[in-house]
Amino acid sequence: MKESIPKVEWDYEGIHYFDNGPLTVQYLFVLDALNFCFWPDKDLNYDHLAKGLKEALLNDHSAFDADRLQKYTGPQLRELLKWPRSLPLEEERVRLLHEVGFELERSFEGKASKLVESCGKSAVKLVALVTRHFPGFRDHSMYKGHQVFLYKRAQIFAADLWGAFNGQGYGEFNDIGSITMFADYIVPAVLQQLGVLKYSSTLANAIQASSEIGAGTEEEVELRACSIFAVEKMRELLSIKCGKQVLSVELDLWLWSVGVQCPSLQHHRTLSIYY
Ligand SMILES: Nc1nc2c(c(CN[C@H]3C=C[C@H](O)[C@@H]3O)cn2[C@@H]2O[C@H](COP(=O)(O)O)[C@@H](O)[C@H]2O)c(=O)[nH]1
Repeated sequence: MKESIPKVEWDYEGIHYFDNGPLTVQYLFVLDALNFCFWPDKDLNYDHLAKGLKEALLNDHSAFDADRLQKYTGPQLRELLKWPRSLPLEEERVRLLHEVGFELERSFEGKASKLVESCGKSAVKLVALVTRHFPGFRDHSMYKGHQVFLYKRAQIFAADLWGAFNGQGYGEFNDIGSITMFADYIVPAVLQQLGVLKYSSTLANAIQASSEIGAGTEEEVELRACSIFAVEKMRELLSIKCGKQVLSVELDLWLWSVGVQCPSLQHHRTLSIYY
């Protein structure tokens, strides 16, 4: 088991913008504001977003200035990403860009780097601050009468900083171990393939038939929450049985990279702005 979890390099595909400075932080914040739900367009995936935004920034270093973010239209966003047709949930994507620009300008001098600097090297504080200021990042649902928070995009922002800056500078967090996996639609499917998660027959049939699973339904919340629990358990077992200390962030990246390299992987389909 010890050898079977390879360390996956962050940006192993070389698709992200990086200049070791504040503009990289701005890039990652915009990226994670839009890092959700690509599947309705079968040709679109995360790589298009990461590469498209990188190209846009290389062509125009002010493309993600707070005032510019507040003005993008759907067609302009498509153009930025060089995507030939409407993006899934395009209106929401544009609304979220506006929200990011507006709140960065109002509270952080227009700079995501200021937001990160104000967290005193705490990923937990960063997640709290992002979700407090930017409602679009408040990934929550009601489950059997309880409000649950999974915070996929807020947490992945902290992890992306940590990965991109290699745990230094804007990516230095003393509590990166507190971040849980990012409950998306890829990792649960990988966990199911590995036999870590078992689906009920109703859920398995719905996924197989590519039926949509409603956002906020018990099935959807359970699938995501159980993925987080499973990764925490894996981490615990790796520590007890192999004496290996791994972070949930590292396990997540490994599981995710396995999943996206498997085109036949069937995942659940939920229209959501959260993941
Ligand atoms: N759990 C988890 N989910 C992740 C990521 C990432 C990208 N992280 C990259 C950043 C630097 C490294 O190079 C990482 O690889 C995207 N996603 C989610 O996957 C889905 C996209 O799927 P597809 O449509 O097939 O591209 C979608 O829900 C997207 O939000 C991750 O790391 N973990």
